Amino acid sequence: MENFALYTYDGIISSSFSSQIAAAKSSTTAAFHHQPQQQIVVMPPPPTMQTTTPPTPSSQATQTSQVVQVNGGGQSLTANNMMPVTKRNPKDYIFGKVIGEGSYSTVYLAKDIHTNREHAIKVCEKQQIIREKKREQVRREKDALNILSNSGSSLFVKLYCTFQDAERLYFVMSYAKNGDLLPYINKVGSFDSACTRFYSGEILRALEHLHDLNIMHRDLKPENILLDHNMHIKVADFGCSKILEQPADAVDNTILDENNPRPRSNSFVGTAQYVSPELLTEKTISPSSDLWALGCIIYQMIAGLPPFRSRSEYMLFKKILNLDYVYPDGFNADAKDLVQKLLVLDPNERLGTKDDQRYTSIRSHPFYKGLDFDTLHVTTPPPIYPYLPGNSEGQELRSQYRVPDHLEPGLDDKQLTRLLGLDGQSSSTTTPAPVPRPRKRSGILHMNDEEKQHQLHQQKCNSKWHSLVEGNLIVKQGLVDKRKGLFARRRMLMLTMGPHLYYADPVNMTLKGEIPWSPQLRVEPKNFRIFFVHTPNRTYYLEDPEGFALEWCKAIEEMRVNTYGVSPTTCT
Ligand SMILES: Nc1ncnc2c1ncn2[C@@H]1O[C@H](COP(=O)(O)OP(=O)(O)OP(=O)(O)O)[C@@H](O)[C@H]1O
Repeated sequence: MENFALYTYDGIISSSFSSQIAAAKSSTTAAFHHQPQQQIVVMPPPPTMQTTTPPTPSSQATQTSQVVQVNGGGQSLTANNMMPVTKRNPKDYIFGKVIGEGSYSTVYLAKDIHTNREHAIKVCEKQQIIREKKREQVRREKDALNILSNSGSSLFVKLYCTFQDAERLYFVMSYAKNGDLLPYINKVGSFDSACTRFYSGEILRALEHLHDLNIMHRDLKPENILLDHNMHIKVADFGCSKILEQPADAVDNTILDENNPRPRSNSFVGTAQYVSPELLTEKTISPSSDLWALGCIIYQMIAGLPPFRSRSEYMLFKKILNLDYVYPDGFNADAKDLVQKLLVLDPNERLGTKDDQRYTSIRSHPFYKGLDFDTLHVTTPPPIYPYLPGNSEGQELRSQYRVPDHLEPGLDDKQLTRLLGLDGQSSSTTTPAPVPRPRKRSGILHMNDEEKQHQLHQQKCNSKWHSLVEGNLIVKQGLVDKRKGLFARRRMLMLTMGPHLYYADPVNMTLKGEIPWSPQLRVEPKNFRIFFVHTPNRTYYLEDPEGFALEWCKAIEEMRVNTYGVSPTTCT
């Protein structure tokens, strides 16, 4: 067994605990309730202490790595601040569901049996770390998290303590209850300006703090921006981080050689889509790489997808080195200017790199006008709201269209039912804007089985779309623009019995996917052309160029009521 003395982990695992982990891995539900929080403070490891052999049960109390001080735990007290001290081991936690999988770790929700506090515990298999040569990565993560946890910033996942047993290493961290940023971007398609401003502002503050401490993250991306119970960010995953000893010396001013842009696919740290040109060419190590990643994230928040995309990693690297990306129509003009100033090939020319203190030139960019960076952490984050793309001048559709107040997100069930005319009353009582003349209703839902069979036979013989919908009877179909952020694709949308909502490529006549049905599926008309289909994991942003969004909503809602026999419910 390799010697893990380098990490100075502490703790013991019992065989029954191993089975607890195995059981927890297969568990799908968390049985925990949120408890009032108590203060826990991490002390840095005593410099002289090291483990030389993996601990055995009888050595539990003899090895110390990090000391966890528990407020009110009834244990012995430290001399300097009279706080009770407890050495932690796996028995101090009840392990719950798996909340994440890393490349060499599994992250569990766990509860401290002494404090009732929830934690995220990252469990790494030692054998795997050795096999995959990840020792350096684990050490980096621990070192960076230690520094950050002692720095008092709330913008990072906090490391409370670490310990180990014969097979595993354990990182006990603060639990970011609301997961990472990526599903939020994917769910709404893209963030509106207020949301982008707030979250990128918090990320900028985190970078200021990190870089002040001479730490580079080097793998900044939406998946590594976690969200706590108040929806404030906690930057995580410091496995690629680098602690610079002398920041000025460490910055190599050499610019990548444009005549020889030969990226080597395994030579960089970080994630391909967010990696900076200088990390690719390995010529520069500087905090400016994190500013490049910030530019990519701001772009993604607004456009819905990262700026550099390609199926092949080689092509992706070439695009990065050639600054080969585009701004879709509707991209906020100030944000575009900011992103352009961050996605600069020369790391020394990126906005912010010449600032003496903080990133004042980024803070004072017009995109952040009116944002008070210093009070962000005590500000209530804006609700995550989709960006409605506008014209090339960057005007948002919300201002172009007169969207009645009651059509804003959060439309309640009664309003929706009335609006769609499903309560038997006229929708005009709740819709001040003129209602488009409805098309003739298909009435398929109200047919008896024999009539449906006949209709199905007709479609089989006459509809070229029939072969794409798995033999289901099409109730309604039409061309829509299906958006992902600011990127739109024309699709044939088909509502069928089942129910199903298929979408197909109308040019190549291929099925592209299906909007998953469930009783929670909910429609939300935004105006005559735009409507949302909310599902638990994603909001589908659809636009009917002919202006029959209300018809679509009505048909989908009728199908839902017909299928599940329930009145509309809110999709959260
Ligand atoms: N403190 C935390 N609170 C809540 N969820 C967490 C926390 N830490 C990690 N997670 C979840 O666990 C997942 C895996 O985390 P981890 O850091 O092990 O892997 P990773 O980010 O994929 O790292 P790597 O790229 O090194 O494999 C994260 O994507 C996140 O969803």
